[in-house]
Amino acid sequence: MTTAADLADRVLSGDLALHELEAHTDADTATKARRILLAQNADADVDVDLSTIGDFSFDAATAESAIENMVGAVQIPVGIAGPLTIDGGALPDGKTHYLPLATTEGALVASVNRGCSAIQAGGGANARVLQSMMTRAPVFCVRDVHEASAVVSWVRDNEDRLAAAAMETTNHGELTELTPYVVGDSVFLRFGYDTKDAMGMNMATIATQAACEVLESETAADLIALSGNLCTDKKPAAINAIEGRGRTVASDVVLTREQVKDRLKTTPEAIEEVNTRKNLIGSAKAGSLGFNAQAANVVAAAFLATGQDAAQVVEGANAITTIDVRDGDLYASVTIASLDVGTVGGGTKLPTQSEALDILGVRGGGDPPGTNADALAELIATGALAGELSLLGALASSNLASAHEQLGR
Ligand SMILES: CC(C)(COP(=O)([O-])OP(=O)([O-])OC[C@H]1O[C@@H](n2cnc3c(N)ncnc32)[C@H](O)[C@@H]1OP(=O)([O-])[O-])[C@@H](O)C(=O)NCCC(=O)NCCSC(=O)C[C@@](C)(O)CC(=O)[O-]
Ligand SMILES: NC(=O)C1=CN([C@@H]2O[C@H](COP(=O)(O)OP(=O)(O)OC[C@H]3O[C@@H](n4cnc5c(N)ncnc54)[C@H](OP(=O)(O)O)[C@@H]3O)[C@@H](O)[C@H]2O)C=CC1
Repeated sequence: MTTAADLADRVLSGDLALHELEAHTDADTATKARRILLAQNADADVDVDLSTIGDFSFDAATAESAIENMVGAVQIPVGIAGPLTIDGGALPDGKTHYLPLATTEGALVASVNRGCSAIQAGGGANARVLQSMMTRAPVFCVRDVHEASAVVSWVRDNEDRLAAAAMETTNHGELTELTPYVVGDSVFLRFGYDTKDAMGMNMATIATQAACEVLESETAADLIALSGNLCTDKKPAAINAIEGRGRTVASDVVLTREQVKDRLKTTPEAIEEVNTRKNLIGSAKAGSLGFNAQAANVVAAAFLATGQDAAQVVEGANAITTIDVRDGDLYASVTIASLDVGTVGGGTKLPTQSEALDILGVRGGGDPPGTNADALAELIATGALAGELSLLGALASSNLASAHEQLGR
């Protein structure tokens, strides 16, 4: 029988490539062989003990579509914030939610938890998904602007042909928008899809490839890159903040002056002033795309817990927080322009991440399709609202440093 140690030796001697191990043994033994290899490869005076990374709770084979050259898993502590009730478009009426958050930042869960307690005191939040559209924007080369204009005209006249080609590749996805952009001899087509419960980046990419093949066969356009960065995936971009990407989702709440005092230890006016000077003026002066305090904290922690693509936190930070004092009470809202979430596919299939989705009752496909991912977006947006309320409250009452001294060190 081939042991993990034998396989590690074969890789070290150059007989096998790192990624070929699974062809010679089961997935768990392959991860062990790589850990042995790393220990043997370490400098003599360094003890590379990977026993904790190697002590993971699921079968390595279940992670095969999520990782290559696997050696194990890192563990991030998961906490919960709640209870939270939300009047959402996709969430069941009257249900009490607890939001799983995976983070290593002490005080973060406490902060969101406090925000949730304020929202609960206020009778719960409202939340709605306003748009659902995953985008992919290939770039084509043409001879000159005359040809660019001709290609755009062809696209306008043949959207149904492009849509038909794209739709042949998926049972769930629907092409809902197709917008051309021209820059000299470059033509970009921004394809927008309703990807239902999938975050949809693989789905949109595969569908767009099929549409590009039709365009190339019918016009002079030459596909240069299937992603031309106008999508825009995993980079800060104004187009996502303006046009939206993935889910565009908003959440809001009204708190009385007494609730603000009791839960956030400050006044509506003080929170409004912090929001105006920090989130609005400060962000404008900084040239920021995100006019919020810590939306990315909640998006990142929820993404890690529920198996979303962590790099897309970049887009999840495209959020605007508004605060208004209304007749002495506090109105607060968070609108996230581009929240890329799914409840099927990608990392959502991993066992621990699936369990986190179960906490929220949104694992897998929704009925009708799309409703589970909408519900997840509404939950994350409301978690972000809770985080904003608590942090703005802490800043207004000069409690940020002391909170982190107490909880985060
Ligand atoms: C830390 C608190 C919540 C204390 O807040 P507090 O009001 O002093 O504490 P409290 O003991 O009166 O408790 C109030 C509520 O907070 C929650 N709470 C309280 N303690 C815990 C705990 N241990 N575990 C879980 N929940 C906790 C809990 O809901 C509790 O209600 P209760 O259940 O007692 O009725 C508050 O001071 C706070 O939220 N501070 C802000 C901290 C924060 O938001 N940190 C986020 C990260 S900062 C960052 O990364 C981004 C930044 C700041 O750089 C971005 C920027 O530039 O703005
Ligand atoms: N390719 C790329 O350029 C990029 C890929 N990624 C990665 O893409 C992955 C996510 O892509 P994604 O397309 O979401 O996932 P998957 O590639 O895992 O595909 C999910 C598939 O699930 C099927 N499905 C079943 N039930 C449903 C339902 N209710 N709603 C929607 N789809 C359903 C769909 O099949 P069908 O289509 O047949 O209907 C869908 O295509 C992540 O791993 C991410 O890291 C991230 C960024 C870029």
